[in-house]
Amino acid sequence: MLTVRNLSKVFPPDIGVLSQISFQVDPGEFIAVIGSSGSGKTTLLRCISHQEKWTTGQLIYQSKDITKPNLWERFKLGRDFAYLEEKPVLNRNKSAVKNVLSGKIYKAPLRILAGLTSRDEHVDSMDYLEKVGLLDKGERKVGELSGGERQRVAIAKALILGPKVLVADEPVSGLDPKSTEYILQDLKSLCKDRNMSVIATLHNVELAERFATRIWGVSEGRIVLDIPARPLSLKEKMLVFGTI
Ligand SMILES: Nc1ncnc2c1ncn2[C@@H]1O[C@H](COP(=O)(O)OP(=O)(O)OP(=O)(O)O)[C@@H](O)[C@H]1O
Repeated sequence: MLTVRNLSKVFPPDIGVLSQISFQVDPGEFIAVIGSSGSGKTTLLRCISHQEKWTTGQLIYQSKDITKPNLWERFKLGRDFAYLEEKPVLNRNKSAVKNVLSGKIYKAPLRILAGLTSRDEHVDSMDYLEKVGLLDKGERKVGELSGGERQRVAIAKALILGPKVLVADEPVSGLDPKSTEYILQDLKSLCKDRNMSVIATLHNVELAERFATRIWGVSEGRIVLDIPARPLSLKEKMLVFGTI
């Protein structure tokens, strides 16, 4: 579904962060990206989700080369790829349901911006909150929710457009074990039930081994390990982290 060839990223003036990265992602995969701090994981995710311009590389999506997307392709990429940043921006003074609905900006931009939302859309938004186990908190202001609950609101917001690929940077950072399990289980089910692909950085290797279907190990701006998820050997951990 998604093929990337020789992706490199150099920040000005001459900071090479990613080098010659190539991979293919199939529908329904849950890819956990692991690696030391500063190895390039966030930059890789930002490039995959088009938050960051590529220095070089070729992008093939649904059998079409869209390395240089035209306006329509850009729109499609914005709709099909959802990016969940480490600290998602939510409006703390608005309800969870309104925050989720604001994710629909690509579908009905003028109406959402004007705050005109139909009853159907409200129900739709509640459906997504239900998917992440927050149906009972839909009308609560986001500022009154816990960190884990806010993260789940952000996931529901990312899902409302029906993305084909969800790119998530540290979706469980700073969360307690129960919320962590809940969110990762959620993402795993979305891959399985909706054939969505998830690419997520995880600091905890054990979580990557347990929840993902595939693991990428990033070191010094390269994918040095690409395997079906399973417990990593000491040698593999050394390859990714240098020392452990
Ligand atoms: N906009 C930028 N300009 C210059 N250098 C950058 C920029 N963004 C990232 N870098 C550099 O790229 C390298 C990789 O950063 P990145 O955030 O991708 O690493 P990471 O693996 O996600 O780290 P962490 O696990 O600590 O979040 C770092 O050395 C960082 O300083």
